[in-house]
Amino acid sequence: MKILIADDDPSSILYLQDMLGEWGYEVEVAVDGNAAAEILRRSDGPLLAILDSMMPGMDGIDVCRGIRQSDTERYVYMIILTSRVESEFIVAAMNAGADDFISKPFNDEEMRVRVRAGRRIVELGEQLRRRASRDALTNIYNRGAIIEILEKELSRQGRSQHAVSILFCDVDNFKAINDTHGHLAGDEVLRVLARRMAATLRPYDSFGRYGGEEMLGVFPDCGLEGALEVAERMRAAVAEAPVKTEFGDIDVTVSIGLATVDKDQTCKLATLLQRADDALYRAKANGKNCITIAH
Ligand SMILES: Nc1nc2c(ncn2[C@@H]2O[C@H](COP(=O)(O)OP(=O)(O)OP(=O)(O)O)[C@@H](O)[C@H]2O)c(=O)[nH]1
Repeated sequence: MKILIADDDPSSILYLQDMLGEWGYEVEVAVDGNAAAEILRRSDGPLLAILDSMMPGMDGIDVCRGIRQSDTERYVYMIILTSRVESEFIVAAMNAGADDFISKPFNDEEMRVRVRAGRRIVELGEQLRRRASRDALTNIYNRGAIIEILEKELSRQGRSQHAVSILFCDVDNFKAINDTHGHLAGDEVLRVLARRMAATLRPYDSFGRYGGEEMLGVFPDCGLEGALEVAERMRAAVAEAPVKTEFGDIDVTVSIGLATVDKDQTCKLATLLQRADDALYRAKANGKNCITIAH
């Protein structure tokens, strides 16, 4: 786990850095409050920070206030390091959004347990965040999360001019699978298909459950040709072997509709989804277990 140390005193930084390193933490350093705030706002920034209360520019309390007022999605746990122990100061720090404080000079063991307490909160927060974005049955993104990813990707696409492709995928004859083998077998089929298809993706692609037996893939920086390759890998990964369930082996296939926004085009989210859905409809009409491209 990564921890930010923000302090303008090099010897304090060095001391803390060594100690945290020994305890197994990765450390990032900021020498003033502005740099600290910038690092904490980064989407991959540390989620635990030890902030000196006195720093040039923004002090530790200003950093806490700034972070709590910003719309960062992740919870950052902030510990104020201070030589001021009067209640008014502590109240002001915690009112500004600090989670904890440690008085200077600090006791190493106290630092260790307070950092550990912070780590527990951060890990819980990350667990909650992850659960909120995952589909409980298949563990791929849920509908809200995959749509949010697509929205972000489309706005990035509009700004930076690269292609984006999406894929709608629907299990073929799924009602018959449920009717023949039971709903629990149908659930197992969905779980296995999601796993097989997700395993074929590139690291920066996203895949989520749009609803029922329909799944949505989002492929950034990916034109039609690339998307077709990914889609074919996904289709083949499903069809290559039956799904083994305790209710018997079940042959399954999927139909796929693809739609692309080229780099010199823009497309609204609803329109793009509709285009992929129309393509999927044609894939079903063409006999299923195939891929169709949107007009
Ligand atoms: N087991 C299980 N079934 C589900 C779930 N969500 C939706 N279904 C079922 O999926 C089936 C979808 O059936 P249809 O929309 O008729 O589609 P289909 O039989 O796959 O037919 P085609 O799409 O034309 O190939 C319905 O019977 C739903 O009850 C789920 O989470 N688990």
